[in-house]
Amino acid sequence: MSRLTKAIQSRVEAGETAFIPYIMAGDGGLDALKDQLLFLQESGATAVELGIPFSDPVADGPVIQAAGLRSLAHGTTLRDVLEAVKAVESDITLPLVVMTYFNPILQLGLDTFANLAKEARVAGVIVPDLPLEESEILSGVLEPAGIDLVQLVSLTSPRERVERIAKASQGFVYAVTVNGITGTRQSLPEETFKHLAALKSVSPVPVMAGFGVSIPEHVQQLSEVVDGVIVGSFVVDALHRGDRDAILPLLDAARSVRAEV
Ligand SMILES: O=P(O)(O)OC[C@@H](O)[C@@H](O)c1c[nH]c2ccccc12
Repeated sequence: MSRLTKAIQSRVEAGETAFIPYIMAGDGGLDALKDQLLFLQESGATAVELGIPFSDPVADGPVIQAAGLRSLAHGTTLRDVLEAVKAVESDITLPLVVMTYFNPILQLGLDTFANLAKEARVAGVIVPDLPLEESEILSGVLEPAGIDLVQLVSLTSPRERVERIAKASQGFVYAVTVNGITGTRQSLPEETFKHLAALKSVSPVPVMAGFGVSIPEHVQQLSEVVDGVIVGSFVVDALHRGDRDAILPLLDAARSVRAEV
């Protein structure tokens, strides 16, 4: 079983909800990365989604976009991030999932990317602009390196497509809970829960729900239908404001006992 799947399942088996914070690598400079990862590890995160800044981030909402611009202003590249991860890897037991658009991977070169990611002990990769139908070009180099290619699924896709994506996804499947861009939200649409339950019932890998998760109540509600949550904008904002303890109530909600799914 993959490291990612194992990390998520062990939380679920312990009666918890898996919790994956997203951070933008290089926001605050890559020198801050080790400290950020250690904080999340010590706070009980299940894994970390590590964003790579990109000049044309089509799916990113304003908070993630601003973080990407700050990171780019530090000159952060995909190669720098992988090298920085390799340098701290021995202190980090959390599985890391690199989230990047496809273009930076192409610029670096597919094989170089896979090799550097392997050396950095990256557990998984998410590429939001690489649809399932085109993903073989990347999975072909990641699979030999033992790295999961996590697929994103939009809940409003036809049922048959949702099922196909879940079956192709490795590590976990990323359920996008709302149409549109990333960002914090007050409440989640009611039909989201029905869609999530349907996805959960056909998915061979754990289901992680992301987009708009920003209060403990969201975590509790989602934990009734899926294996865990991904939280981006709220975490990025808290780290940027220097108020990282603001994340702790969300982590606490994930750790408190949940209903069986
Ligand atoms: O910020 P939110 O609404 O909490 O959603 C997570 C999201 O930011 C993170 O997973 C992400 C960042 N960039 C993306 C691009 C596509 C899909 C997902 C993402």
